[in-house]
Amino acid sequence: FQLQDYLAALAARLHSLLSPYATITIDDRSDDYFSRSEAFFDVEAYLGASPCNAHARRLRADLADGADRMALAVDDHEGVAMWWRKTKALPRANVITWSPRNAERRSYHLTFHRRHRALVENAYLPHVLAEGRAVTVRNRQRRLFTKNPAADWAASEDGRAWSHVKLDHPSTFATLAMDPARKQEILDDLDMFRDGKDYYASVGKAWKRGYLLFGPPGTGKSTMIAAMANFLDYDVYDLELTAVKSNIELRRLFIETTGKSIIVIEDIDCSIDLTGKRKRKKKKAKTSEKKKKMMPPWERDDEEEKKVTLSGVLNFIDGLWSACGGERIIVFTTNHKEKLDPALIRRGRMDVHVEMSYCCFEAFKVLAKNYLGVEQHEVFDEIRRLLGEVEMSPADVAENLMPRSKRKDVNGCLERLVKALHEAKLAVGAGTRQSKKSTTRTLTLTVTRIQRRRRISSRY
Ligand SMILES: Nc1ncnc2c1ncn2[C@@H]1O[C@H](COP(=O)(O)OP(=O)(O)OP(=O)(O)O)[C@@H](O)[C@H]1O
Ligand SMILES: [Mg+2]
Repeated sequence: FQLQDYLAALAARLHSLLSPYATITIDDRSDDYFSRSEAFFDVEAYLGASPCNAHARRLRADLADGADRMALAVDDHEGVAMWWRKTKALPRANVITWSPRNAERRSYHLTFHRRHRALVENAYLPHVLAEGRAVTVRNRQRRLFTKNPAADWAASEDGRAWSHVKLDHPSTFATLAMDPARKQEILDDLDMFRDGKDYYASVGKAWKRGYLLFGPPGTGKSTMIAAMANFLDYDVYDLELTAVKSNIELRRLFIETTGKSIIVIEDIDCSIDLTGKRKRKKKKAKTSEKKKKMMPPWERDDEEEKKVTLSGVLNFIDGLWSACGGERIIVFTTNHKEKLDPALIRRGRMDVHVEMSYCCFEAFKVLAKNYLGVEQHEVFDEIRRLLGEVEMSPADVAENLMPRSKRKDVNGCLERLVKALHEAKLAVGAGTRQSKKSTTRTLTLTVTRIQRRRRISSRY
């Protein structure tokens, strides 16, 4: 095979020496393997190529507007002929990859006469890339990605790990009810991130940011993610960890995300037993040893390795941070921040911690304005007092404010909210008399948490 390769290379060289034409090749992935080549997709967008003509062996480029203009700029009388060709190639036999589909290399080849070389390199190609990028941006529609079943990865057209639908969520920061000062901080942070390419490069940090949104149910965590996507105009990747079978799958999923996106892992504490895994491993070890001996050797591979583990998640967040191109935000949401492993949420991994909490008066005002269109009302003072005393989630407040008929009955809605707040207050009053016994539980929880932290700090 080596001889064959060598001969082929020699023939190509000879041909290129004799032929008056030159060819530029643009591959779909760069040599570092992890990043997809942006240039390839820019060219694809420019040519307007779709998967159905990918099989055409020779593709006469439609150089109508852009290229002609370029040619005219140089020579008024003579158009420059250029040919675009698309190829798919399998790798050489000695390259080992973990998915045969993934190894396929797609390329565009641009052939032109040598005497136009300077024109092509200095004017035409930059023009194609810039136009292609502009087309992509113009066509950009925010998308919501979900994971494909792993079995489909090899079977589908390009073996994609994600499939998408149009993201069309009406939530914005204007309609999000929360403390206005905190909201402004988050907006500034996102703004700084979006325009921070040069800053991140200058301080030597990967262009990524981690957000941890925590708080009780119905306080607007998922709503905020949609607002962030709308504000930044980013895609959203919804990563359901329980559906990911192994660390390898997880890595593949991260690699296949694109720039300008928000990667979301909701309810991180529920979706995976991140903290308990190591503990249980020891206990299980003995029984699984026995079990393994009974198994035929080809089935004996370690089951633990097949699962998503905390260190797997950490590696791939950090791997994602450094390995793929930039402009990604990763968001974790949880109802129980205290259950999370400190290693997972330390600064650097999760840079911004946002507490979404029960409805405060400021948040109520936003909701009242959105739902009823009122900014002032005589019961506002009573509501302010009640919200200070009872904990009600913005979702519940919003539900109470929702008009029950087409006729907007502002007074009725506000009264309903006041009534609900009074009832909640009564329920809390009845509850406190029983809550004494929970103190001991809190103590033991704290102790185990300290122990866990020690164990973790020795590990990371
Ligand atoms: N802060 C908020 N501002 C505006 N609307 C809110 C807010 N919080 C909740 N809502 C309303 O309540 C509904 C539920 O909120 P959301 O799904 O964002 O809660 P969550 O914090 O993600 O809850 P969970 O922890 O159960 O996932 C939303 O559809 C939204 O209409
Ligand atoms: Mg949610």
